Amino acid sequence: MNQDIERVLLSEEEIAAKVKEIGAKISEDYAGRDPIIISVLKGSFMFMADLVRAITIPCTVDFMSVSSYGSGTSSSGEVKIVKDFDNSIENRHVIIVEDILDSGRTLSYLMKTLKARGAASIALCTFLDKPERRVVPVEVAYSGFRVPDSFIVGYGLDYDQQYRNLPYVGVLKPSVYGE
Ligand SMILES: O=P(O)(O)OC[C@H]1O[C@H](OP(=O)(O)OP(=O)(O)O)[C@H](O)[C@@H]1O
Ligand code: HPA
Ligand SMILES: [Mg+2]
Repeated sequence: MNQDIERVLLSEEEIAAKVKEIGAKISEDYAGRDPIIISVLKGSFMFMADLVRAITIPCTVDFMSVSSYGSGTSSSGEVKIVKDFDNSIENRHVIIVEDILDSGRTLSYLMKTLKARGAASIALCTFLDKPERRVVPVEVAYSGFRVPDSFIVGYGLDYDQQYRNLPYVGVLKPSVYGE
């Protein structure tokens, strides 16, 4: 295990089983609807790659990047699209894929903004949910695991751009970020 990890929350095996389960559910729910699966970079890249391989119906993929404006260590709550996805979502069924739902600001903003673009439907899919930190309510259609209010890294999630490559999800030692 990486020396900066306090404890492993989700093993590779647990993650793989859950991703298969979500992929099967999406395949069942969206059969015949050719959904567009949109990954919110960077955090969701690993979940996205595994998830789309677990989806067994025809679908297309796309990618977008957003940034939160930070003032010091806390986000002001403003979100901006830095890289938009390439395909039109008009009359299409859209699934937005995130690694973690924390304050809810990112997904709530995306939902509001993308609703104006004429999609037939928009559903949210998050790998992790940290409900104790929610500031804005968000309705999620597919959610992998609930996690405690600790700083989590691995399987796409970073601290200062590091640890995204860990194949498991773990709690980062507070000493790493100076506590
Ligand atoms: O619910 P929220 O409080 O909005 O937080 C969740 C968002 O924050 C993280 O992304 P971040 O902006 O750190 O960028 P990254 O995906 O590139 O790591 C995470 O990947 C989610 O996108
Ligand atoms: O716990 C977290 N870890 C990494 N990135 C995050 N973005 C929101 N919450 C987290
Ligand atoms: Mg992100």
